[in-house]
Amino acid sequence: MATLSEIYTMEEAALHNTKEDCWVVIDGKVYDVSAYLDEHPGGDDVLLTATGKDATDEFEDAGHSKSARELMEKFCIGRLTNLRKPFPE
Ligand code: HEM
Repeated sequence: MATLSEIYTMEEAALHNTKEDCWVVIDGKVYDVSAYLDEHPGGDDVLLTATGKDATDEFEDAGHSKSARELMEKFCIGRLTNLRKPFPE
């Protein structure tokens, strides 16, 4: 299992975009939610729509609870590199 110290590019994270291998990127962190698709109270379809891209807005729009935010850390496998965007746009 990878650890939080893993650094990914968005391109690499976006390759994991299937039901069997589903990563989502939220607020610069990368989550492997493959094992959570069937458990997600919001359904697997929203996660499958949110995979392969930055899903921060969708995640925030859903108004997730504090416990959801704690739970998601179990699925965190690393974070995005910021090397491609060293300065704010
Ligand atoms: C690791 C990532 C995620 C975890 C652990 C997670 C967990 C949860 C949990 C526990 C709930 C139940 C309500 C609550 O406690 O807030 C929930 C609801 C929901 N989630 Fe997520 N979620 C994740 C990612 C996402 C993403 C990326 C989206 C959108 C693309 C999303 C969309 C929703 C929606 C729409 C609901 C509301 C369902 C309803 O009220 O009928 N979630 N999620």
